[in-house]
Amino acid sequence: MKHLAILGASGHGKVVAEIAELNGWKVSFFDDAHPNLTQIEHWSVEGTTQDLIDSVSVFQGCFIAIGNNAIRITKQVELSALGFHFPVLIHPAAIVSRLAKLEAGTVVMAGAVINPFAKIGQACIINTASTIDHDCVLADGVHVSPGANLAGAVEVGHCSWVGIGSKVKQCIKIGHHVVVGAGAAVVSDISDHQIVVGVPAKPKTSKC
Ligand SMILES: CC(=O)SCCNC(=O)CCNC(=O)[C@H](O)C(C)(C)COP(=O)(O)OP(=O)(O)OC[C@H]1O[C@@H](n2cnc3c(N)ncnc32)[C@H](O)[C@@H]1OP(=O)(O)O
Repeated sequence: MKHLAILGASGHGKVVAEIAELNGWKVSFFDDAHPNLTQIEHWSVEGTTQDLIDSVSVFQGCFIAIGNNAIRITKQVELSALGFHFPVLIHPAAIVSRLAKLEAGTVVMAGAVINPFAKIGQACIINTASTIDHDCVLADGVHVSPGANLAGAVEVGHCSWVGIGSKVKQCIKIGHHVVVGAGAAVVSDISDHQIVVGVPAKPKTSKC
């Protein structure tokens, strides 16, 4: 059986592990909290990042299950350079067009829908029941949270986080390192490093 190392023994890691198992992988967890952390649910945590690096030849695949977008993509780049292979993991109950393109280290969770000609970069999280419509382009390290909906031809920049239940109108451009707050409705472009909330979404101020 092919063997996947998952770095990040967290709630997100548990969901990733189940999807991996549904796709025929045997999983082993690693986390820098080891040896204080040796168990996550019924899975054992076998070592730290360094222990994982030392056992590169054992694993046919590796996956970074860390929610922080910048850390996730940074670790994937580092471990790729050391020879680790990053699969795409798709829950069997997700619907992914054969005409969509997904890059290494991206996970698609249950109930998500990805429509034709969407392009999803490396180390993205397409979370539970979110939808990515036709021609969307997501850069590396993007997280689309549960229940968020991207209409057609939306662009999302590097390491941006689209919050739970938010909606993004067609053809909108969301910059790099943006946070779209939970429940927001994005109807105009958002520049880099903004945090936006509300309906319609506006930059977050201390008073919002
Ligand atoms: C499987 C999973 O769990 S995946 C995880 C999914 N989670 C998400 O998508 C969460 C997305 N994150 C959010 O929406 C966050 O609230 C953020 C990033 C927008 C803001 O976070 P913080 O900066 O910590 O804001 P904080 O909680 O301190 O709230 C500051 C103010 O903004 C308001 N606020 C926070 N989030 C929102 C929002 N989404 N919409 C409207 N107002 C908001 C708060 O009510 C508060 O208002 P107040 O000052 O009048 O009391």
